[in-house]
Amino acid sequence: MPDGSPLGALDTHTPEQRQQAEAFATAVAACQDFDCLRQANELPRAPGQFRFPHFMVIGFPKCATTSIYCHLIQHPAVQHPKEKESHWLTQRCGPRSLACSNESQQHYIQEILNMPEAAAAKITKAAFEGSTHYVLESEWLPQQLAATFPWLRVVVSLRDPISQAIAMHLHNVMHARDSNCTRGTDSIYHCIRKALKPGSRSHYPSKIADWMKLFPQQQLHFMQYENVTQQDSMAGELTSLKAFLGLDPALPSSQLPLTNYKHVHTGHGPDALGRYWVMKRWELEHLVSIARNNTRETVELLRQHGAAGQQQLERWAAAWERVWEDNLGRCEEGRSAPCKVIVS
Ligand SMILES: Nc1ncnc2c1ncn2[C@@H]1O[C@H](COP(=O)(O)OS(=O)(=O)O)[C@@H](OP(=O)(O)O)[C@H]1O
Repeated sequence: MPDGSPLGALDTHTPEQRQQAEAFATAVAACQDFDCLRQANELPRAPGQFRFPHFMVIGFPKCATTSIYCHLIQHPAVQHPKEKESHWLTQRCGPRSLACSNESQQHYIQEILNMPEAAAAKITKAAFEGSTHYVLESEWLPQQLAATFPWLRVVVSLRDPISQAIAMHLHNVMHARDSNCTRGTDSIYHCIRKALKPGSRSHYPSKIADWMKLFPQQQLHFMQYENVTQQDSMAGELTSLKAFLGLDPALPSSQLPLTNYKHVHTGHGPDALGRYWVMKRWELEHLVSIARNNTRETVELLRQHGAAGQQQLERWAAAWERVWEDNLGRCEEGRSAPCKVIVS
């Protein structure tokens, strides 16, 4: 795909393809609501055009979604949304349905998905948005999205669930939210245990199962945080992401940016927000046993959905196992001895 002007993708088209491109772009660009988009997207497209919107990055929170977003918006065939983390569909179109007002739908199309720029490029750029809490609304959002934008491709990133829950906890503390679980104790154990419970925000199986029911394998892509953030596996993980999205995998680079990076940069001493968290050995062991069970379920779901081959799934589980073993290796002797827990 040519990477110069936005319309480069149409340069080599035959007259019929140009006509088709024009008709598709005109129909999509005229849409102010979701019904119109659904109908317009049924029209034939010319090569190089994408359905609108083409994809969404839906979570999980604290799994490098901002870096993934920043990588993707540098791609010449990706349409920069006007806002990251709009959470428009869950906060403005709810509760529990995509029955947004006409005004809301129009705002979403124009102001979040950035229709004006997508239309100027004749929909040769893949429009998307990234809202990391979407994945958590698994009871109703996948069903609504699959009905509204049945072509949509969905990207999910997963991180060792203990690290993800800790990073989320840190985020909440920094935003003065949800810190009740540490009241009366120094340990974050209770917060993390709560987050890992079935149905809670870091219990991946209860969230991803519903997305898997509604979106077939070709439309749902899972990334592993530990894989995409490691130098030696980053390029491969980014290549599969862009191949899944139908984008030139060589662009914009094979490097994931480092955005929204907190766990090393908070400089309030080693025990303060960040570097490591202190837990008792039995607490950490308990969390690891819960995370291990959750991981077994997650990997089984990924296997059933055809998201990855057996070897890849074994590597996936092993990467998280290494994080837990490293942390357990930093515990002092004794059941209640302190462990220095570092997130992945
Ligand atoms: N390239 C790279 N390498 C290593 N780690 C990275 C990278 N990019 C993002 N991150 C880490 O991802 C965490 C932020 O994730 P999100 O952007 O999804 O967070 S958010 O939910 O949108 O707030 C956040 O983790 P914590 O620092 O533990 O909070 C970032 O440090």
